[in-house]
Amino acid sequence: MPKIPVLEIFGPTIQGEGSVIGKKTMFVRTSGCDYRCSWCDSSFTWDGSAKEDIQLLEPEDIISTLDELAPNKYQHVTISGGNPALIKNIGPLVKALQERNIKTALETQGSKFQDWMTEIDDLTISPKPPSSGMKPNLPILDDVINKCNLESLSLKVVIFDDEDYNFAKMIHNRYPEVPFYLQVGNPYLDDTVDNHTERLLEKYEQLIDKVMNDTLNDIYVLPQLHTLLWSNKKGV
Ligand SMILES: C[S@@+](CC[C@H](N)C(=O)[O-])C[C@H]1O[C@@H](n2cnc3c(N)ncnc32)[C@H](O)[C@@H]1O
Ligand SMILES: Nc1nc2[nH]cc(C(=O)O)c2c(=O)[nH]1
Ligand code: SF4
Ligand SMILES: [Mg+2]
Repeated sequence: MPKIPVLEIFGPTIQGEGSVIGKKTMFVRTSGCDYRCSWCDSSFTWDGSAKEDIQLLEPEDIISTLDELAPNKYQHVTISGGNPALIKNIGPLVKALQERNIKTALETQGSKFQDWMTEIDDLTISPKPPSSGMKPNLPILDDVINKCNLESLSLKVVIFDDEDYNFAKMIHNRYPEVPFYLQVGNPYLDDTVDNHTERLLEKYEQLIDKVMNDTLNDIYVLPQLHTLLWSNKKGV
């Protein structure tokens, strides 16, 4: 069985973002990304700084680690990265979790599709706005979104500035039937900033003000709940 490159397995914690915010979940974080976002809060997955920590694991190894970390204490696993959609063979892991009645979520940016993505229960696609320095290929994004199950899918755009906000509007207009989430950008990546909660809440309030005074109506506006609590600490 081909193995999966894993950088972190942690939890239980709460899903801090998007459509299932607050849900008790475990995380499996894969290594490698096809993007290089300027503000990536998980750059250790692709910048080489954690390459000694990459483990090549079989689905059963991953499930054993989850069970050791949280025996009988989880029913939901979030797969994030990096970009897990770079990896062809996550399907057997999703299947093995399904067989144990464990639901799955995926965090990805919409640049790649894999067949196993249709098996995910809570699928978040997060196209990258201009402040990231990335430029999503929209025909590819169309194709990825068309192949996903609408029932499980939501879109989430991170907002740092007005250009990002306009990008988010464009994305929402392009896929009006997909539940749409705005997420406050976190500029405090080294997790040592003073008063991170107050600072992030201030940014959240600014984003709320902007949305309340605008025509973007059928949307959700959220902070990253885990960063309000723990800043950009790893493994939570
Ligand atoms: C680390 S990424 C991994 C999954 C995938 N590569 C992606 O970007 O969707 C998980 C989520 O964190 C978001 N994110 C990354 N850095 C962030 C930051 N500084 N502030 C807010 N959200 C951030 C991404 O946009 C994505 O929605
Ligand atoms: N608690 C918590 N919630 C999250 N939601 C998305 C995350 C991610 O890094 O993909 C994340 C994370 O790293 N921690
Ligand atoms: S796509 Fe996701 S993991 Fe990759 S650099 Fe951007 S935020 Fe980080
Ligand atoms: Mg994170």
